[in-house]
Amino acid sequence: MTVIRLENVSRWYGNVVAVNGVSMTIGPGVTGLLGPNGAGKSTLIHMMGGFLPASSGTVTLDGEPIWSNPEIYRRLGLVPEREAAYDFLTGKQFVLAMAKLFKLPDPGAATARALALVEMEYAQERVIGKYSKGMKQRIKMASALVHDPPVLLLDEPFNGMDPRQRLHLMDLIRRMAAEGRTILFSSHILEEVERVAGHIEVVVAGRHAASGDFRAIRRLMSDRPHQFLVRSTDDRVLAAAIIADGSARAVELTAKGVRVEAVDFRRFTRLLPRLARDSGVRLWEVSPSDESLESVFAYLVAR
Ligand SMILES: Nc1ncnc2c1ncn2[C@@H]1O[C@H](COP(=O)(O)OP(=O)(O)OP(=O)(O)O)[C@@H](O)[C@H]1O
Repeated sequence: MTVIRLENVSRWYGNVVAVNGVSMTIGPGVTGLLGPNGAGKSTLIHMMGGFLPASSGTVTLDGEPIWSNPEIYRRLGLVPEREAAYDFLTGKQFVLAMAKLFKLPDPGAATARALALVEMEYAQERVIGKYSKGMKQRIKMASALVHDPPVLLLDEPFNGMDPRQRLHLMDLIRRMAAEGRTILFSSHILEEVERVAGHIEVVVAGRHAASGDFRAIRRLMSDRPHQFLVRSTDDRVLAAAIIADGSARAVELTAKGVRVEAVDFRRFTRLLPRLARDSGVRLWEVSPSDESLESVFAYLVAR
């Protein structure tokens, strides 16, 4: 079994703390690393891939330290977020170059196997500069898989892909995992993660915020208090009715309308029309005011 373990890992760049005391264990199957931009996902992936040392704490693969350990590098494949820079090479030349860098006994055979794995044989003689986003992603995967590592780390692999390319890549990731690999991919989109990952690790502002299967993470996100802005024919009367009912954690009368922080999202959305009717108030608008992903993540960290 191939397991990556992070124990109390921190990483800072000068005085920027990118990763702060993170502990997690990544086992076989697909794990999604979910978090908003700047959460520290790339930094974590680079530490797991042996590209970057931790400032403190330990990052190990099956108990062996990853940093500065060439034997371990042979067991890791990393697909970075940035686009392949070798646009003048054909797909095949690029993957073959990686096979030679790894000093594989039969680089030609390893290249053919990796190209077949990602279904890129048909385009292997074309230069990478002419590839679509999805094809570039797949050729990067082939180069990361050429030495047949049991671990594959993918940084934001779905970025910029159209829905068809996305489905194709999801399928490929599932297939790689079904072959017994340990796969971790990062994303800032919950829907993307929940469709492929059996397990999700959430990071926010450098900290580990939550982990579990997608149902657990979904529940955490929809159970959080929700904020609404309600506009009506008489905000003052409506605010009084909501306060009297006791189903809101906070009610504030503002120039824009009544700002309500509901404890139970579903109950509140059912209750509000009845409260309005009973108090003779007509609702004009009910809009969620904190639906940004950042606010959802902020809630998870503050729990
Ligand atoms: N080389 C660097 N020098 C200084 N600060 C850095 C460096 N790399 C990352 N950071 C900072 O560390 C924090 C985490 O960045 P990181 O790229 O790991 O996050 P991320 O979750 O991958 O975000 P994104 O999805 O935007 O790439 C950010 O505040 C970022 O500005």
